[in-house]
Amino acid sequence: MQIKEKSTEELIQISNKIRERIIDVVSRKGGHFSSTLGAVELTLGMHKVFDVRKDPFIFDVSHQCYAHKLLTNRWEEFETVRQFDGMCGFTKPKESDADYFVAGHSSTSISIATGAAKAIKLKNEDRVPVVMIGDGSMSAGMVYEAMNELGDLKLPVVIILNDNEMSIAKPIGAISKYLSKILAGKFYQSFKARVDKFIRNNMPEGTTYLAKRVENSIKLITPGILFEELGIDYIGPIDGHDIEEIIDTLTIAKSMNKPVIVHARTTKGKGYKIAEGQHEEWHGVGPFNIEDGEFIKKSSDKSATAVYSDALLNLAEKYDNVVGVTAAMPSGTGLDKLLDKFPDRFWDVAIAEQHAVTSMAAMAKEGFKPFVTIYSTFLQRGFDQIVHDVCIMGLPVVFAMDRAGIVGNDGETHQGVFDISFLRFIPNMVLFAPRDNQTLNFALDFAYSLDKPCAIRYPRGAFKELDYKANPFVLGKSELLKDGKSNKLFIAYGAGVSKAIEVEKLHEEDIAILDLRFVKPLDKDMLIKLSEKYNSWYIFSDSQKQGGVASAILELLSEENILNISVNSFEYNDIFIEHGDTKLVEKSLELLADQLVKKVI
Ligand SMILES: Cc1ncc(C[n+]2csc(CCOP(=O)(O)OP(=O)(O)O)c2C)c(N)n1
Ligand SMILES: CC(=O)[C@@H](O)[C@H](O)COP(=O)(O)O
Ligand SMILES: [Mg+2]
Repeated sequence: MQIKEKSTEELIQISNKIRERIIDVVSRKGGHFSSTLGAVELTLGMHKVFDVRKDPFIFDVSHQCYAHKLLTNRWEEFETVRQFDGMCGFTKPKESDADYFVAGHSSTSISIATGAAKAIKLKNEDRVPVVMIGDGSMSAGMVYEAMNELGDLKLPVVIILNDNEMSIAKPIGAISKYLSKILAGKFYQSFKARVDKFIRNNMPEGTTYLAKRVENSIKLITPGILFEELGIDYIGPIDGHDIEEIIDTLTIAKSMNKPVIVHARTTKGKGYKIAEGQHEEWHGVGPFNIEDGEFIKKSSDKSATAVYSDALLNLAEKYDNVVGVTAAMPSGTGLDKLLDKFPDRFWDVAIAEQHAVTSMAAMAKEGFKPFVTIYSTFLQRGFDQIVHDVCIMGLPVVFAMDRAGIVGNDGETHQGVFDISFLRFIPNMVLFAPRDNQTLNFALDFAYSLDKPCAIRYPRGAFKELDYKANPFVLGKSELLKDGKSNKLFIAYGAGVSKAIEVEKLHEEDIAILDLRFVKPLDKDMLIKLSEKYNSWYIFSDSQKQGGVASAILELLSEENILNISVNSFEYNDIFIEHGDTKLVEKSLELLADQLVKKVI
């Protein structure tokens, strides 16, 4: 859509049309909702003042990018947002040249802009990176690493701080309080008013020394002083829904030819009354009824998250050294219940996975038993902290990795498929997994009793209910669920167990099934014993093949010089897995039970 020549009136009409389209499509298909509704005018401002064909448009997380997509030739295609084979819910350069960078994990935008600005300078080009970042995403360390350099280099970058005073949940921490204080403006204004009065009443014209001191103290509380001190000019706060004010401010910011933050106040959910304001449940939604905002419920099965949350609550009630942390995902991880019940022992540390890991390492050192509860995909951020601060120290921190496996509509950036690969090679780490709700309860008991770092994983949504009796975990011990009459053995890990059972039922042969339980340490005795009876092994796990479960088993077979076994992995291949309904994605990967059974035959 060409908007460069549009008047303010026309832009207001366009903003209404964009909102209608977002509300209509998301109400039927689901998707990220309130962030993008709140960012419509700011996005229009970006497109009016900057040139998307040459200036890098960088959206942090990019869950707020729907208006941008609609403005860049994707009006019709938007119907397919987050659907299998359809448009991605995040920015994706493969989808459009207007999408400068992939995003999905937060707080990368200012680093991207800084890199782009350096390149633009070296290439001597006339382009200016423009960033949109939310207040919640200002908590992560990367933002400050980037500003530290950007403010020093003074390269032209315009950063729009889209402040709706919300993360997914209520934002946490000192930075968030600082931003809110600026928005409220009360402290600044009342102080300034008092100082003005003092100068007027007490100082003769031209008074120098004292006047300067007073002036300096005003400067100290100027809004945005934090950014100014870092070398980044600050403008704001402005009304992030007033198109004219946005365009004027962005025009000035762009002309300044240095790093500038434009602080805009917005309302999350703007334009859909029921979602407007601080309503966590409207951040990301499934289909809903537009008239009354009722969500169309899909499944009533208890999610693995809810089972984990209840089990951890039980543990926390029993043992007062149990503590835990979430990084800005209280309801997503089920830690909200624990934050309510034990506010002194459970923390939301905001988007700060690295800090979450290291601070809990220190708590473990002090004798507490921390449960670091982070989605598999976001724990990637805390990798070095797991190696350096937890595992070298051998501290008994539990990593509870929610959203393991294919997560569905979020896609590539959010698939929880790498955790086994990136944790398995770390010395001291123990990796085990529940196969269903009951074993998830046992997994927590075992994790509590273990005096080493360990990680468990469980999927988005609900486990399948299984007929096998659940038993407590014993370190390094697997469980043979059934013997078989053929030469085949199914070895399954975590949610892979239900898949193996499903395939076995569809298969005409009677096949043995082993629930591996531990991928580190492996149950060496059991695997050696089974190698004497079965020589065709099939590995089931909803995780990456490279460095995964089959790799671990092959390493063992090779070490033991057992060379007569064929090992077939049904883990994920070496690709980034696209978004869409989980079943359809699995089908495209040929990993549905009826597809696997043919491969086994
Ligand atoms: C590293 C990382 N941790 C957690 C998340 C999950 N997450 C996505 S959006 C979001 C809130 C971001 O808040 P803000 O930037 O203020 O955007 P808003 O939704 O308010 O527009 C969170 C925690 C993420 N995407 N990346
Ligand atoms: C953008 C983002 O990272 C989150 O909003 C994420 O999409 C939440 O995923 P769940 O729906 O699995 O909690
Ligand atoms: Mg926000």
